Amino acid sequence: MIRAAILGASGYVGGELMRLIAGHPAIEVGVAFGASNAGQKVTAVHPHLAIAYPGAALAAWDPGLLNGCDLILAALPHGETQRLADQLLAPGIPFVDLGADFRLNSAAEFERWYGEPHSRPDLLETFTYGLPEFFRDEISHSKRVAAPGCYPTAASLALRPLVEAGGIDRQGIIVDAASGVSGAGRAASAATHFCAVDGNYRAYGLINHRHTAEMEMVSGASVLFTPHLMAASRGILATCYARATGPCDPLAILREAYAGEKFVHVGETPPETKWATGSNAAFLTARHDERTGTVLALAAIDNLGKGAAGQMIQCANLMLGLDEGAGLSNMGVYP
Ligand SMILES: NC(=O)C1=CN([C@@H]2O[C@H](COP(=O)(O)OP(=O)(O)OC[C@H]3O[C@@H](n4cnc5c(N)ncnc54)[C@H](OP(=O)(O)O)[C@@H]3O)[C@@H](O)[C@H]2O)C=CC1
Ligand SMILES: CC(=O)N[C@@H](CCC(=O)OP(=O)(O)O)C(=O)O
Repeated sequence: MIRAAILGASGYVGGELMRLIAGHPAIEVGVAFGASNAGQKVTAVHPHLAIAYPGAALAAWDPGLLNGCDLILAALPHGETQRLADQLLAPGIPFVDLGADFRLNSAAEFERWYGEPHSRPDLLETFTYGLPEFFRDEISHSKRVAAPGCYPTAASLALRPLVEAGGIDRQGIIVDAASGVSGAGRAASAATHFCAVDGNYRAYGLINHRHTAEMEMVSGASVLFTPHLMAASRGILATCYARATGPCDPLAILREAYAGEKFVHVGETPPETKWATGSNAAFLTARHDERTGTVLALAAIDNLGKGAAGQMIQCANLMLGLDEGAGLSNMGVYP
């Protein structure tokens, strides 16, 4: 078995990684690191994982514990992977990072969107962007992968094939996307408190949400992105609008682009977030409104699945030469 070290194991993504790995035929958890929860039992933080990890405990960070591990999966707050980079990368173990530290390919872009200088610009070019449907070969040959954020995964899956096919204008694309509250992580804040979310729906991060940069990098188009918070635990629904360049059939373009893709389903029906809950699936549809000259493309994923832990496992499978879908056969949980 391949032994995985998980950093951020006590977080929401870390818990989802451990849930998926419990059903993985070739990967097991070698060590699970926490920060403030180090020393606690895994079940104290993730009681739903008791059957798979009855006695396991969360370790405090110690790079020595990477000895004997064959894979590192990091789901840490932004900035932490930069800080730990030398310790994480020195052993040369295949590494999948879910923080934003190594997703963008320029230090200037990172500083523009994250408001602070990048402390390890020398490493940026050594990471591959971990969206397998677009960068499968690069990921397969990479030892360092930076997996995308949840919003960019949904928007990029909907938009990139349409841009590449020349069906939509590269300027002025609009992405409105809604996320479940687990996208904000485990710690509650005033904005994610039950009373702030229950029966409510709101936009946030107007004009300058940091995920805009990734959407533009992957789609090759300029994007106005507005995130929204929806009263659900999981899910992202991205609704994207673009100018059609002429007659085009966006549904046919998406169908062709994703033919043979295991995790992307293109259909007629407007996708729903719940179809993807607990899975690594992405559901897409698209239309061309000839009256207004607009192409509409929608994508639904689970922010913790294809938007986070599922995508990390998919990348790790590729990097390790395993079946790309290993451990990811769950369908969505519905209703
Ligand atoms: N939630 C989501 O849907 C998605 C999240 N991401 C990204 O993945 C990362 C993890 O997200 P999520 O699981 O939601 O976050 P959580 O806040 O739920 O978990 C954060 C984890 O990081 C640990 N941690 C906190 N501070 C430090 C530190 N200084 N050094 C080491 N470990 C630390 C925490 O440990 P402890 O609790 O023990 O203190 C916890 O295990 C973030 O970068 C997030 O932006 C990306 C895509 C989707
Ligand atoms: C609902 C919610 O708050 N979502 C988070 C994004 C999710 C995320 O994990 O951000 P990264 O992909 O950059 O790591 C936000 O908007 O900041």
